[in-house]
Amino acid sequence: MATMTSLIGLINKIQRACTVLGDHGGEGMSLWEALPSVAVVGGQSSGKSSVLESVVGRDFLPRGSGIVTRRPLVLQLHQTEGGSDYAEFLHAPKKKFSDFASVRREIQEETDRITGKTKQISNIPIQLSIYSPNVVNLTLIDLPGLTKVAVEGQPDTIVEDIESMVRSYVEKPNCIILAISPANQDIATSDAIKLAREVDPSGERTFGVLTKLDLMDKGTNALEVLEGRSYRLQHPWVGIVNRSQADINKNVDMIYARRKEREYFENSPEYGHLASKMGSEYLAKLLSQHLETVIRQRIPSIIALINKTIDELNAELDRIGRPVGVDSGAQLYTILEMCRAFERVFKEHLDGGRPGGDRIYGVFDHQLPAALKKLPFDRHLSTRNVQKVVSEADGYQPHLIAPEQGYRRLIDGSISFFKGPAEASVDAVHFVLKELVRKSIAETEELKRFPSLQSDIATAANEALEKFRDESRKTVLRLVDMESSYLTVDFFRKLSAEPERNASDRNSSDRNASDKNAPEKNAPQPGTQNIERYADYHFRKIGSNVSGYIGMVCDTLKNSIPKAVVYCQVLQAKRSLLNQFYARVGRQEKERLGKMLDEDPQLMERRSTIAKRLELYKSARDEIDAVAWK
Ligand SMILES: Nc1nc2c(ncn2[C@@H]2O[C@H](COP(=O)(O)OP(=O)(O)OP(=O)(O)O)[C@@H](O)[C@H]2O)c(=O)[nH]1
Repeated sequence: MATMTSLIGLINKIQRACTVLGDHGGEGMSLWEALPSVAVVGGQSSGKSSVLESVVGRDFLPRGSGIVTRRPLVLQLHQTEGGSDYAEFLHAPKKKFSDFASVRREIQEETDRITGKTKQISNIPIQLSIYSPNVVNLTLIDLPGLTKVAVEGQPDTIVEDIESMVRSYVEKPNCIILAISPANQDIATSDAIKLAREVDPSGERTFGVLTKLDLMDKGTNALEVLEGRSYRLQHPWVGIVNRSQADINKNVDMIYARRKEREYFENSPEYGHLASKMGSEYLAKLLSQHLETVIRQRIPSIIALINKTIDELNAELDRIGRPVGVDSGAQLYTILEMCRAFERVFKEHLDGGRPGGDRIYGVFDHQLPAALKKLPFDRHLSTRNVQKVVSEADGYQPHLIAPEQGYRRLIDGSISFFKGPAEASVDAVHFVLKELVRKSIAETEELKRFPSLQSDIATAANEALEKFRDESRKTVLRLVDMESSYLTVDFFRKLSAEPERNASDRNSSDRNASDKNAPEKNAPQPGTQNIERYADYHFRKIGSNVSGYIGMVCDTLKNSIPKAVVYCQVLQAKRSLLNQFYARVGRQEKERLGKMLDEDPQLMERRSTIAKRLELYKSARDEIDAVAWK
């Protein structure tokens, strides 16, 4: 007996939890659907409410004309050792109702809360628990009465709506159908039996209940039905005598009514031989026992369903990410994990596992050479400009042999042009890296759930990139400056050792054509009349020499700028993009860490729903395990 109590109690508990989680049937196989339950069905005025109240031994259901029951009422009966009766609603958990008139009011109000005053129906159940020494452990679901016509103010579809709602309950294989039919009507016309026959043709989960035996015409009886000859079911029919309308009006006590019912059967000439198997008390016991048997049979499949659901929920949790611990250690750990995941993706971009890193090579291979080519050396080393610069450098005393100062000024001036392309390379690589950071953040799956952390990492990475850029810029400018600071003297020595060649054949400003080894022919000899021609040749030669030298510097820088940029920006980004961030996070207060891990509220809600479900399913499994093997 202890087992029976605990089994039904257990299912009650799981059912309540299902309702809290919004699981009351619906799409897919829910836990609710797997739980055996007893649904009460019958036509209007068949005596449904009376049967339920009589099983409970209490007056508590709303009465009135039209369709009073508009939401399923899940009635969980809990037998207590003693004490007075009380009721509790799941929607008002802390409130104990000991006055059953107020239970009735609450059912009415709660019905209206969902359906409004429109007389519509809703399939969201009201969950009511009644604790009493006078009940057996049993769960019954009261459904709207099957009706044939809509009344004033009800939508035309109400007849079908009710039928389909009732059907949605009774067609579930785990539903035990309590089919109520009045004895003063032909059983062949009973709405309850009609529906039961459809969904349970073999009659294995239908319990036939015949009410209003006392209202049958004199000289007739219901033995044909009660003995199972009119309509055969696997379970015996139970006859009931409820309170009449007059009794209800007189407020006849339910316990008294139960006694009267018992006496009715015991003293009945027709039903006396069936007396021990008639009446609402017997019905309650019969149902309770049956429910227990069914629950016991269903336990393996319930456990299987629970296990399957637990697996599914776990898989979903994995997909959306597990909840983060609340202590700062766990938070810090999560943040660092996320950072590492991001860094992995970022490195893959640079190293070629993912696209984008090749654009850095593009900067060195195309952008930098193209920019160098465009530098205005033609203008700077034109004969006129050379003459101007050299003359200015000479001052009042023109140079005697070679214009040392003039050379230096021309070279310095030319070299300073390299600063532009050098800085442009730094910036171009900076933007590639920045773009890769943006991409990597978007591609880091683990980070998707933490928008705040995403932007924190982006900010930190970009700050680091700025620093690397500054460093890189300084370095490349220094490379350029170094070229000015000390000239390669060998280059000029070699030049002066070369035989002269014809200056008029060549364009002195075309440094690409400055072939240091080609001998120059037909240089005008000083001392001839044509002084002007000599001067022109002289400056063109200087321009050509400088151009040759700058060409050499250009080749050097074309190679060394990429080295500096990669060293200062790319390698640093690979090695220490988030170093500053790590240091900062390590010093952060718990609250700030929590903020960094803020998630999308919808996701958090979904996770907490899953977590709650998971908890329910796990505890259900534990409890079933504990009870089932007793
Ligand atoms: N004499 C007598 N009257 C009964 C019996 N069962 C129900 N009644 C009366 O029949 C009427 C309808 O009973 P309810 O229990 O309200 O029937 P219901 O199926 O819940 O009705 P709706 O909720 O309106 O669909 C009430 O006046 C009851 O007093 C019975 O066994 N004997």
